[in-house]
Amino acid sequence: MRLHGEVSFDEDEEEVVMVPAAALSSSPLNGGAVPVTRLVVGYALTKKKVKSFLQPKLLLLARKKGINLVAIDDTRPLAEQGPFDVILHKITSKEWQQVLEDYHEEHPEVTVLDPPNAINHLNNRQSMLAEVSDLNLSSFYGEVCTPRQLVIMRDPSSIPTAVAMAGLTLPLVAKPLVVDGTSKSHELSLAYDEASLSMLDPPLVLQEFVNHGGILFKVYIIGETIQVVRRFSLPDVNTYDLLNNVGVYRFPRVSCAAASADHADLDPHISELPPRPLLEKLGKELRGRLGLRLFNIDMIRELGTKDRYYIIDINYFPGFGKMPGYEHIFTDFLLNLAQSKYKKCLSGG
Ligand SMILES: Nc1ncnc2c1ncn2[C@@H]1O[C@H](COP(=O)(O)OP(=O)(O)OP(=O)(O)O)[C@@H](O)[C@H]1O
Ligand SMILES: O=P(O)(O)O[C@H]1[C@H](O)[C@@H](O)[C@H](OP(=O)(O)O)[C@@H](OP(=O)(O)O)[C@H]1O
Ligand SMILES: [Mg+2]
Ligand SMILES: [Mg+2]
Repeated sequence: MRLHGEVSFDEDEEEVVMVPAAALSSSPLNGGAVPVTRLVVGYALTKKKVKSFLQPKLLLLARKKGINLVAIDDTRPLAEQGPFDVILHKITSKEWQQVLEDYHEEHPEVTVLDPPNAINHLNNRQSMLAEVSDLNLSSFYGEVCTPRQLVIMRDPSSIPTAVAMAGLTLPLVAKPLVVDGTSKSHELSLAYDEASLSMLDPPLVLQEFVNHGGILFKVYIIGETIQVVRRFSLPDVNTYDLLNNVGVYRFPRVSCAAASADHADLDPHISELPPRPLLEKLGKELRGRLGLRLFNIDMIRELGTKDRYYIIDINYFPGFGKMPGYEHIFTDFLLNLAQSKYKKCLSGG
């Protein structure tokens, strides 16, 4: 790693001072002027993501903590930019992924958050949930599973038969198969009857709708930190709705910040957060299995159960800007990364 220094925190001021290794060996930390080294974090993000993530409060705190956030210019070779300690990115094009992989081969000392091949797993709604299916968390205060789902690649007219053969129960949520950061990939719909399934537009995933009291838990993972918030979600569907609704209903993005349900007056059976040990175990398992450090999980609790949870969506580098206190969590995460790399260097690892 480029950084040859120790990261130390001044808890009151939230300042960080990085002391080069040479200085550490000759002078005590508490005496004289301490040279300040910066942690350089390059970022390659869409304009939308820059706006939502790089908010002034994050930029300010990062500067205070000695973290230099630098925009990567995608019209220039990466090797001519930097040097970087960390690269943060959310660009899904194949070209960018190749650029990043080539760069990482040349510069293994740079931490790439996260590896493109691991991110690709989340860019498809079928592979995204595959790791969850094998989890066995029943001893951790709950059961975690995924709704039954079917992938349809083409030919809308074949959907009603395919659904009947797979034995899926209506209503079904239809979701575009590929998630690529475009608003189109978030255009979802709810199909109430079998006949109208042929109006859908493949490639898509058809997922059984699970009643959950209209509340969703968004579990944010930033390295080892886990934070959960409540959001309003789609309302339950009852037998009356099923009998009286036909067709396909497109629905807007319901899981946005405006729909935070953290301060709403809700039935405690519905609003109670999933148990902490379950979330800790889930976060740890998925971090390892997915090989990712920055993501969130959308979880719902089946209505009428105390501990049966469904994971319905996992997002890479989601809207962290909506997560309370994200500026502290994110900057600490970056500094911890630097510190563990430095320790590893010192121990010769
Ligand atoms: N199987 C399901 N059962 C019940 N509700 C669901 C189901 N799937 C999705 N929903 C509802 O639809 C919303 C959007 O679905 P999903 O999270 O899969 O879409 P997305 O576009 O990937 O969302 P995000 O903005 O979080 O990336 C969920 O937040 C939830 O409210
Ligand atoms: O934080 P939650 O509620 O999960 O929603 C996020 C989505 O899951 C992400 O996919 C969005 O990012 P992209 O638009 O870069 O895919 C992300 O966009 P944002 O970072 O611009 O807010 C969010 O909409
Ligand atoms: Mg979601
Ligand atoms: Mg999503």
